[in-house]
Amino acid sequence: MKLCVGKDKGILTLSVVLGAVSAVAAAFVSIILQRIVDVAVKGDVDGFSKLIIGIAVYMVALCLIGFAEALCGKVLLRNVTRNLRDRIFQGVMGKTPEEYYRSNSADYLSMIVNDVKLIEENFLVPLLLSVQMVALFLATLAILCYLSPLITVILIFFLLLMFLVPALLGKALQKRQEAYSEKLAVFTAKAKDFLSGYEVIRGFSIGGHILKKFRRENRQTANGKFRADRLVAINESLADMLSTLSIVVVVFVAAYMVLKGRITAGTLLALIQLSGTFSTPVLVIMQNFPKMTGMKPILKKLEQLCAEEPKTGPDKEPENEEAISFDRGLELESVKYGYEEGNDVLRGVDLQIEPKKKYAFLGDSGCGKTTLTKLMTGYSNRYEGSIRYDGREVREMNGRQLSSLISVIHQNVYLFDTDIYQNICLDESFSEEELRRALDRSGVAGFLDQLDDGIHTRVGENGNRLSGGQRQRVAVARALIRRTPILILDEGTSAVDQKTACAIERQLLEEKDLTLITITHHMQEELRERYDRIVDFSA
Ligand SMILES: Nc1ncnc2c1ncn2[C@@H]1O[C@H](COP(=O)(O)OP(=O)(O)OP(=O)(O)O)[C@@H](O)[C@H]1O
Repeated sequence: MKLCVGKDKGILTLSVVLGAVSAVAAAFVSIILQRIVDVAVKGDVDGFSKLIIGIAVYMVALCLIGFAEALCGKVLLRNVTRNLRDRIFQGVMGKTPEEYYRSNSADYLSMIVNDVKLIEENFLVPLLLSVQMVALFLATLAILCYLSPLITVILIFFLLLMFLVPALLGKALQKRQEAYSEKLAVFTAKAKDFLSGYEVIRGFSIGGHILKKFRRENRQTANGKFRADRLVAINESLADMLSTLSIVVVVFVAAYMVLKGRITAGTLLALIQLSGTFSTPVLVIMQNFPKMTGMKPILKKLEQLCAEEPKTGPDKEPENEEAISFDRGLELESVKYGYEEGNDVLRGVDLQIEPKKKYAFLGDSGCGKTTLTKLMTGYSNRYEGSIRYDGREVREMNGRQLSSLISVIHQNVYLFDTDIYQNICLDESFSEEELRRALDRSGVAGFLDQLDDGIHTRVGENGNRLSGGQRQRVAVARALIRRTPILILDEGTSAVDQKTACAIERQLLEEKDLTLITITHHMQEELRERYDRIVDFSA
């Protein structure tokens, strides 16, 4: 609950109050019906015309309250879903890289899209409705007690029967809702995986095979929802049956009371109308209560994510904190690390990286070169040994401090679906000169003329409108413009032709003030001697 309406208590209170007022006003219609029939039976024409004016005023008031209540509810839903999505996104971005990569990105996507939608439909809307129904129920109960205590007792008896049903089904429904949410996350992950693998699917003509897999996942997900819906259907039909039965009994008893002259015809009509609105709120609460309790596991999961103290991100990292220097260098001492416990990828690495020198990391595939550079950039705090920049341990530094020291150009470049300029600057401001320098040195300047909109050309989803080499040059420009003292090139020119790769690498090696670490499988012979040190990790 706190997760949903933390900041919106005011609007929640207003929605609840307006909902209650509108429900009480709606219950009052039974008294109006009673008066109309009794005045008509008595043949009181004067009283009849007065009633018409009263009814007109009542209808206008009912309409205005109903509108205000509906509007408030919509504002509440907009605010809550918006804040919830913000908080989930912030929670995900606040994870350390190690934690972030433990889950599939589609799981996060599913939380932001599917779980928030489930919370809106199965928790917030039912919650508002239930509050309104409680008010309607209490108002109806009060009028019923006033008109006929006997009918009230009969209705309460049916009410207790109606409460038994959701109490019996609630736990089972909760389990099925949870299973459905998990299935939905898996389905989203699979669908994302298939769509991202479009090129592979097409290239290897495995469309039929993938379609089968998709259908299987889709069927299982739809069945998961159906299993939960089946219980909802049982719940709803039992409740409907009890509600109808209660009205039949009430009409029967009330008609008998009219026969005996204990109540008027107007009261009979009011009682029939009230017995409908007496069971309706209970019915609605019964249908919605299991939905709300079924959301508990999802709310708990999101609460945990949102409650976690962000470990990185803008809230954690003040803008004006002390910058970390890189004058003495980077020292790695007995660094040990494994992604899984008991399975070390790095087993005691000692290394000294001096400022402004150029290093090449070589070694067999899978020997841990990338893992070592990931630790240098704050991927995990679980490493043993020490990694120190000018004597300052990496695990004591935050993301902003680290990214002011070090940039990485990865083998798999990620470009946002915006233009080249924004992919290079990433919302930071740089001078014309800084931009020009980065464009020239990365080689981006060389292909901008071929594009219709130059630097403002949109790159498409993950840069698919650019060639692999162009994407990599944009990534090089993105790293160079920041002028961090250290640059890691992790197979960062593997998508460009040998001549261009060589040119980019040579350019970087010529940057006198730059400390360069290149991870490569194919050391260009002509560049080998330009490196100050070749570190071979296979040894
Ligand atoms: N996120 C991860 N979770 C679990 N294991 C991982 C993860 N990333 C890498 N590994 C494993 O760690 C080992 C070292 O991987 P790493 O990427 O550091 O090697 P590398 O030397 O850079 O290889 P390459 O030259 O092929 O890029 C590999 O066995 C790999 O399977």
